[in-house]
Amino acid sequence: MSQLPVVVVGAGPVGCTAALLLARRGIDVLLLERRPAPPAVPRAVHLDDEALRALADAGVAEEFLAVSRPMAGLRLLDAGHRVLAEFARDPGAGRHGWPQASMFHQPDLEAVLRAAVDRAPRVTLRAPAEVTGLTERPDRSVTVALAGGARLDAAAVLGCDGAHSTVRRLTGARMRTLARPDRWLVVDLRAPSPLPVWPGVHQVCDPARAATFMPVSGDRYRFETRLLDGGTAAALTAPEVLRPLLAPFGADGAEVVRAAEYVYRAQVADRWRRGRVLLAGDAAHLTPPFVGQGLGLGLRDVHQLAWKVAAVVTGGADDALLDTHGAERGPHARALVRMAALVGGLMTGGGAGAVPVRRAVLAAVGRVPALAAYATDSRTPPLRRGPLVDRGGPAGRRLAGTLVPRARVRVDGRECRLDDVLGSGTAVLALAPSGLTLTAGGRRALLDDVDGALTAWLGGGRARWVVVRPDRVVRAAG
Ligand SMILES: O=C(O)CCc1cccc(O)c1
Repeated sequence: MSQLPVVVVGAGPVGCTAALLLARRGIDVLLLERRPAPPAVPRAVHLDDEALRALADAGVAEEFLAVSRPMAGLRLLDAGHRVLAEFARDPGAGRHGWPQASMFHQPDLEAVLRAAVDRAPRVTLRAPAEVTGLTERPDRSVTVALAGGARLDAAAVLGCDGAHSTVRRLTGARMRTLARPDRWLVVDLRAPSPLPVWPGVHQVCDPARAATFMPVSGDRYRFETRLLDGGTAAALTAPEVLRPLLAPFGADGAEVVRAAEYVYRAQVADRWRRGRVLLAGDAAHLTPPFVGQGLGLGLRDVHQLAWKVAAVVTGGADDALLDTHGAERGPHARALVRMAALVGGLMTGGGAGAVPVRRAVLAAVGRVPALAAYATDSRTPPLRRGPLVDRGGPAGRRLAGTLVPRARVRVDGRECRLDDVLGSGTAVLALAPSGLTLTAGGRRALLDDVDGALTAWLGGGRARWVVVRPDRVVRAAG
């Protein structure tokens, strides 16, 4: 095994998760952070249950659930705040055993992850440490130059250093714009007593005053509104202007904790890898927030990358495995970023004439497969066909590239979730005459499918067997 650590640049949620995932695979990680302490600014507020699979594999799902709140879904309102449509999310146990959607205050998640990093013997956090150069060596390892002159050698480098990524710049990757940038005001609020609002995301579909309102967690709420031409954050946050905008949500008495202008960008990197330097999270993509997928995309990036990097740096796989990172994550990120921009435009764009169009489009959502899957079930698009995703045959087309449900199972009389018995390698689930079998880690076991969810899922995919990758993505089905 290589003695060199993997260097993860950026100790935000994506970088910390990457470090924990690698450490759990026995890899030493040096986590570098430019800032001496996490920034005290709230950012992401939403994660779906697919992204939670990554936090669970990093060992922090229960702690995340303790600081988050189940979210009821997305409600579209007209200018008069009448409900146009509602896309519900299961606040109980969805197909992965958790609420389908959760709201949280990002600093709470960062505290959970930093505490896990501090507990992880294989992870060393160095902050402040600023990367200034990356040089590939003949043996494919990477020399990382730090501000101040220090140099260190890494088996691989993961650039999880955010929107203004130094690693991206050093690899020569460029962001490609997929939709026009959009200026919004984002206001974080705290209310002295709980507000009587529906516990989901409210999207006001009024082109003249497009707005979003959502309970976050505890006493925290968020309000967002588009800055129209010439509008400024300062003008809109004047109490006499802001209060009437908050009043329909009962939030006019709330304390403004922070108000900032944000430019929502829809961008994806044109390359995700140079040698053993790989990009993930906001370093690789920026998305408008309308489907709440910014952080989820980043967590999925590192969930699908960590096992590949671990395999390559321990000599278990050829470097070519790393080609699949951008090949898989690029199309997935582009699909979701485009979907977010499209949904944002449909919900908030156009002029007065857009109102009937919006109603017609809403009625048609169910006929666009990717939108329908997202709207009704919060499922993100499957990974495209590639060396690790065999979408051949009817079952492969239905199931390969999607996540296997984290169903309730009983093995040897013990009830648990599927992930608890899948192990850290490739696994095969199959319907045999004796029942459902799992082959993982060289062991074959009979699974009792407690709720019948796995059998139903296989049946829905017309499959009798699936091969599941270490990141819980179905590799092949038949
Ligand atoms: O569709 C969902 O489940 C997420 C909706 C969402 C979450 C966070 C912000 C936002 O604008 C929409």
